[in-house]
Amino acid sequence: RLSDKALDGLPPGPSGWPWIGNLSILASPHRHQKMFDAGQRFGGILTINLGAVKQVWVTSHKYFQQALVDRVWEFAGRPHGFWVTDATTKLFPGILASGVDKTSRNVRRFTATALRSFGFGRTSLQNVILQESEDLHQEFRKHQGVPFNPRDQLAHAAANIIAFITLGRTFRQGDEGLQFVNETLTSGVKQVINSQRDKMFPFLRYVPMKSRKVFQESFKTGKSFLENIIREHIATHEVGQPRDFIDMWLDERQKGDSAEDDFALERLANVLVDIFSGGYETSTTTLQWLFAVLLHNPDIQEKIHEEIKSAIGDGIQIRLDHQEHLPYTHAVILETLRKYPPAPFAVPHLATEDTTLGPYRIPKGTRLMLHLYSIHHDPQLWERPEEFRPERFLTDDNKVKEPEYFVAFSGGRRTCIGEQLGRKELYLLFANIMRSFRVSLPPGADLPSLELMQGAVLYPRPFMIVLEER
Ligand code: HEM
Repeated sequence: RLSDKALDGLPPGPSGWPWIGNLSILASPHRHQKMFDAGQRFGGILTINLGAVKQVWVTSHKYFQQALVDRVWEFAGRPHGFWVTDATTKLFPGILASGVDKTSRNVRRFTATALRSFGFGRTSLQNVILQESEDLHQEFRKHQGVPFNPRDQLAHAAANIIAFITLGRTFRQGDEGLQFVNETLTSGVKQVINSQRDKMFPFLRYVPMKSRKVFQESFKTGKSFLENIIREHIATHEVGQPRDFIDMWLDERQKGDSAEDDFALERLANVLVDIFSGGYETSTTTLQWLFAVLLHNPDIQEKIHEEIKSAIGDGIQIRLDHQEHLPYTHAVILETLRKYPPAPFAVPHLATEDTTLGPYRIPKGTRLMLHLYSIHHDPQLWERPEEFRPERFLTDDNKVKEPEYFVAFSGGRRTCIGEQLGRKELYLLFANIMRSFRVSLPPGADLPSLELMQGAVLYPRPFMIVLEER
């Protein structure tokens, strides 16, 4: 075994095995706890060795702040080959895999602003989400009193919110669009994991694998589905009259000399894939975790119902301007994102120049991973972090306060571009479910497992619930 020591001036890290290095940490079902323990042992920053790849992992808020905020651009790159860039998006990367060049920065800024400020005439972001909330309730009513797993209905709502904003349409069950979301993104996510594995063990790239082929096929189908929609938009778009994100993009192409290149149509399809990838599973799983939390803590559900009843009353649809009157409901969402951050490793970052972190030299090209989960479980920041306690987000006068070390959406130049949308969506969908339904465990069923299942996001194990209208 290799010993604990600094590698090429990088931070020290745990000892590992020849060839596989520290793979046993990341491959373990207890990877988050193991990484947390290693982070504590090495002072919040450590090097993890994975076959041919070395990664620097940040597990403390101090180094998170230094890397993403103080260093501004120095860690704002993305490793090459991440998010299957080679096979699919090399020439026109969307957002997730794009670098720090001028075009990427322009496109990222434009997309983030478009998502934040979405709304045309009476079609506000709020109305889009509330419409989906109504449809979700209709679906839930069909299952009333009968045990079911709500994942599909939640995922459908999350997909439709993004679809309406970006494509100007929603998907019905069995729709080609839903297939794109489910198949392309699910197999895409597997491919991301595979591409990381191929980086660790380069010889695997030459081993034919079924999942790679499945992904390439479904990515092609997904892209051509999006390209058809883009073509329809081009045919019907009126300059200065955007109906959705695609139209905003088409308008942006007309502005200035380099705009046509920056906002190339080839890039648009990839940006759309990234918006779906970033926003679909994250919101869906957070809502699933919220249900798991309610089943484990019936008193929390009671408190939410009480709060809604006394602050808003019965039978009134909950809107954004009610949020300040629902601090406890809001705090339950934040505490769920703290304990079960859907993207617990964020997205891999890359050092774009030679730099430093604390006492360590970090050469250009180093991969930097941010273990948000460790920051959210650091006992120096959070009192009894293992407990689920929404009150930690409330002040003495019952207002919501978020400490700067709440980092579910990451931070700095590559912070989540869908944060505002994600927050509004979680709040409006969750608060309105709570207004209308009581959630309980199917008779005789065990409580849902709170085991952390790591795929592309942090999933709970599947579980059933029973809903009753209130
Ligand atoms: C519960 C909701 C969400 C959470 C917790 C979340 C969290 C995150 C995190 C941790 C990152 C990584 C940032 C980094 O690399 O440092 C990220 C990136 C990203 N998210 Fe989200 N996200 C959520 C919802 C959304 C939504 C609704 C969208 C789009 C509509 C979205 C789109 C993206 C994109 C495109 C990126 C990549 C940004 C970049 O590479 O510059 N996310 N998100």
